[in-house]
Amino acid sequence: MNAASRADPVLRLASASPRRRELLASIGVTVEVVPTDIDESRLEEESPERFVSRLARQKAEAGHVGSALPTLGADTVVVCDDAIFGKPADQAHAREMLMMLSGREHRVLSAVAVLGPRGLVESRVSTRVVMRRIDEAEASAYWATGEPLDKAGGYAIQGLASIFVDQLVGSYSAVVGLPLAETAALLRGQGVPLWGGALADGGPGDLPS
Ligand SMILES: Cc1cn([C@H]2C[C@H](O)[C@@H](COP(=O)(O)OP(=O)(O)OP(=O)(O)O)O2)c(=O)[nH]c1=O
Repeated sequence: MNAASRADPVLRLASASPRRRELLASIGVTVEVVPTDIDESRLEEESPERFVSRLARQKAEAGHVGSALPTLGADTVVVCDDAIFGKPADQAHAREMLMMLSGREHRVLSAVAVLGPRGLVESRVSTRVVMRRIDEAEASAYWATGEPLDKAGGYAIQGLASIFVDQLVGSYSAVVGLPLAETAALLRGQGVPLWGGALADGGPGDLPS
């Protein structure tokens, strides 16, 4: 087939994350990718919840400039005790985070915001993840794979780190980067068709006016 057979984008994705693009593709949403470059530092006394929500909204707003399409922004962090784990700065940082996560439970917070005809709407999901004990040799071998580098908390549940995961309660897709049930509801409320156009009405995700 030719270019005409390719689906036209129905959403602008304000994210450089290939995971988010793939997750959206998995529910039949074709995107145009416009990564943003916002300041991702945490404000003083800002809770992890407020932090991820603010970043998701700011990414959507920054990415929406000049767009005729609704725009989605998202943010994902790992929360362990009261600490927020973002992407590892280096091997020592990645190892430190993994050792903190070893043999215990943590939370993954994922926020998604969509800016469209109904304004800026947002959802946030907290998922509980329990990891088995991870030893130093595994942490070194894991770093050497390159996988931890661009992942919050320095691990990818969808990848090699799946062998560390004992339990998950919540949204698997949210841990990977986008809570899909919540995202679908926001998108439908903004008139974005899902499933390649097969699900095109406002549906249960429609927002009250
Ligand atoms: C915990 C976890 C995170 N991640 C990823 C999802 C996100 O891409 C990344 C968290 O960083 P984010 O800052 O949320 O996203 P990003 O920098 O990749 O992309 P952008 O800011 O442009 O939207 O970690 C996984 O892929 N698997 C996991 O198990």
